[in-house]
Amino acid sequence: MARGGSKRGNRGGGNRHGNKKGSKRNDRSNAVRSEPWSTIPRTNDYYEAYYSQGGFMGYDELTKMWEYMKTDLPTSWRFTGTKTDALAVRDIFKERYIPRIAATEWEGQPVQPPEPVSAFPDELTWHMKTDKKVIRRNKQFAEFQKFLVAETSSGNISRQEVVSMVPPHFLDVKPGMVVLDMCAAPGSKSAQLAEMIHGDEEDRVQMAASSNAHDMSDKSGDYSDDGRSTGLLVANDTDYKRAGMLVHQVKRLNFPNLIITQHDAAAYPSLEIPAGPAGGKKKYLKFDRVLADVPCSGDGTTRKNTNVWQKWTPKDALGLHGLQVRILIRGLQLLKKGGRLVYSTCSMNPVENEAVVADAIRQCGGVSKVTVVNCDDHLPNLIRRPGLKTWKVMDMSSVLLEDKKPHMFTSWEKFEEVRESVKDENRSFSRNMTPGMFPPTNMSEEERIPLENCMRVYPHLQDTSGFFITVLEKKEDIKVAQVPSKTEEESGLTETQNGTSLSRAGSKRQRSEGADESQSPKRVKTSFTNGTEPDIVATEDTQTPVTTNVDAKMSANGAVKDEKDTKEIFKKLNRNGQPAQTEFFEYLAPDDPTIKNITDFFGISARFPRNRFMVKNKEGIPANKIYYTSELAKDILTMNKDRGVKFVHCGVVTFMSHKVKDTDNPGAKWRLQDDGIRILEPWAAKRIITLKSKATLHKLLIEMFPIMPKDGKHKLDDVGDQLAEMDVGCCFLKIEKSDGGDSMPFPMVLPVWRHPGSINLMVSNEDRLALLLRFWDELNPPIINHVKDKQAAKEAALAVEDQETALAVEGQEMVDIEDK
Ligand SMILES: C[S@@+](CC[C@H](N)C(=O)[O-])C[C@H]1O[C@@H](n2cnc3c(N)ncnc32)[C@H](O)[C@@H]1O
Repeated sequence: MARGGSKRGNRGGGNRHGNKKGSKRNDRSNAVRSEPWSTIPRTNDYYEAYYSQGGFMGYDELTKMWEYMKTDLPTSWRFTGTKTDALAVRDIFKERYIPRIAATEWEGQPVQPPEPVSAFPDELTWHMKTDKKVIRRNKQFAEFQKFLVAETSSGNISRQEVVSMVPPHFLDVKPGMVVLDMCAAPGSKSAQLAEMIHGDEEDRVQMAASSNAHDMSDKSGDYSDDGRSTGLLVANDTDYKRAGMLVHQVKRLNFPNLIITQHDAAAYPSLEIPAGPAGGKKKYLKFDRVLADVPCSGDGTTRKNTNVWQKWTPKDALGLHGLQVRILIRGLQLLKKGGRLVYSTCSMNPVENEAVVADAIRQCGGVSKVTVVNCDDHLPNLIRRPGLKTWKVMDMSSVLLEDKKPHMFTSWEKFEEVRESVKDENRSFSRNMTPGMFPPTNMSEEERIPLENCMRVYPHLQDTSGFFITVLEKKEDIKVAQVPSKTEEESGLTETQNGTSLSRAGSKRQRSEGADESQSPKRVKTSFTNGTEPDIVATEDTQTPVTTNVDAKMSANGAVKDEKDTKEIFKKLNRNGQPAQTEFFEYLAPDDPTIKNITDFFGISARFPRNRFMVKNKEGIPANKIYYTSELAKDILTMNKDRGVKFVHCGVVTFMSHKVKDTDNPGAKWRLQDDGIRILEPWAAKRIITLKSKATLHKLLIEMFPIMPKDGKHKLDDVGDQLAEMDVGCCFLKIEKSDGGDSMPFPMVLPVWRHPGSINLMVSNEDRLALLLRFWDELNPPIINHVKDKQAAKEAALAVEDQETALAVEGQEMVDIEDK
């Protein structure tokens, strides 16, 4: 046991504030030095003392770590989307911006251009270490920043911390897999997982669609739905606002195999699925892969959230441990036998990491049921350290001095020491400690949990944040011995003001506020009932196994006991005391007349499923948007919507109603949406326009409503010739990949509207500008709007009897930005 007094020195050693010129970090390159961005003092006695007390790393390495901790984090991002698109956008970035930035100087020194992060394959992840001041003031960086912003909103680039990209890589997700992301907001890892489930689906679908019969299509498991991925991502977060951020983040991927829910992950509901052709007993979904990127104290994010320096206290980790264990156990229950779960935190504290892993494995029945996978062969370029086998647990103690503030910290090696110390009535520390926070002891060689297989990424190893990652494999169905919350409650821990135990207060705080790499951890407000003698001797109870098989059930306090109980639990989980609200949705019948009209108009193959279209308004059709989902997503939504499962998002918009008077064809009154156009296009036989010339695309981008007179004299090359033959309505504009000087690096498909006297590419202004920047290096080019001048446009519209255009002029613009 180690004890320390109040104001301790800087145990981490090294540079206290990290902003002295000439630090080691600044010597690493000849490029412009990075000055700290924030003026917050980068020091905290307790924080530095805890990690300096031995067990983490040697003195020299620790000194290096603190040095890095006190500097700003490099900006990082990854190229996303399907691989071909991502590689093409990456190449444009490399060829255009790297040489320009490399050729510039700042105050007589060369500017350091962005570099690929070697831990990840294919140069898809990059970081930029240059000082933010230089980035803000340098013209070449400014141009590059615009590219970054434009491609981020187009979904080709994702701004994400390097270490945050690691966990999905270790999940080893394949396209046909069913994956649960338990604590998913704001959604950067969900986006990675969605991309993995998608795989090379677009190529597979093209192949399947171009073959003439079902039996020619790809039937290999993962893509057995006519080339479409059969996988599914269920992304969940308990926090309403953060679930909204999650929707925003993943929506731009236009992924029909995605469901977003809002539940407490520790009591995540079992989702009912079809029983199979033979019928019989109810079936519940088990996941091939689970990501538990749990709420944590977040001290690994210190370089980004400099507030950690001011706010770090050992209580944060202690308050979160119980919730983290409960989430991990629930994740393991929901995992298929043989499946993989990745547990991760952006904290370096073993109480939130190795202790959680060990405690959960122990409660699940030991390493014969769940084991820690050795991942040495995976991502070999990612520098990491093995998990800890021993550690100390630190607590702040309130020696009740006059100001009633904590003045001491104490580090414990064994839970038994805690038991002795709490007899000291003048101290209020340790009331929230449980045996599971300590290193496992008394285990035989067979029982030993290989915690060394856990992975620790420290800031100094590759200039990142700190992170903890563990890969678990479920070898057998599990029985949970006991849940930690029960241990705490049974042990008679003192209570907070609102009557819940301290660890519950911690979990409540996380439920309402969240804590992740993008958020600074906040203190848990606790109020101890001083004078109450806590009884922490709960070890025996903790060891007593509860004999129910909880693989599909859970014996937690307030958690899932039985499938029938789920409704009650959902009610309990709703923070306002209101019954859980789910987003309304209704699937349309396969023979719905509107679907028939639309699919006939676009010549959609009979092989494209008609039973997966849904609306989100209670009146059904007339709806103004029609969504599409995958088959499994449909089954889950329909079978669980009356069970109280809180679905907050699902479906990709494929059709949008469009008021148009120039046609009597009911199918023409629906337009294709950029969101869902790629899902439909391979199956369409009508209204397809092929674009081969990049110059024509440029014209369509810089001109809105170019004239297409009835006499056929247009200036739109072969695209104009093809559109001239079309009736009023929406069309698929297929842009082909081409090589050579004026090349198009990847194929695209966009919606284009044929008016009686003009045409218009139906993309948002944002996407229009992003495409012009990506392919022509044009920053803010003037966009000609042929209907801008109201009067002239009205006349033009009348002249060509284009009622639609005239209406658009009244509203200034036809592009429906709101839907983007
Ligand atoms: C570390 S962040 C997750 C970051 C996310 N995986 C990503 O990559 O963007 C933890 C998240 O857990 C959520 N959370 C907190 N308590 C939770 C609970 N009991 N169940 C589910 N989510 C919870 C928080 O709202 C927060 O968004």
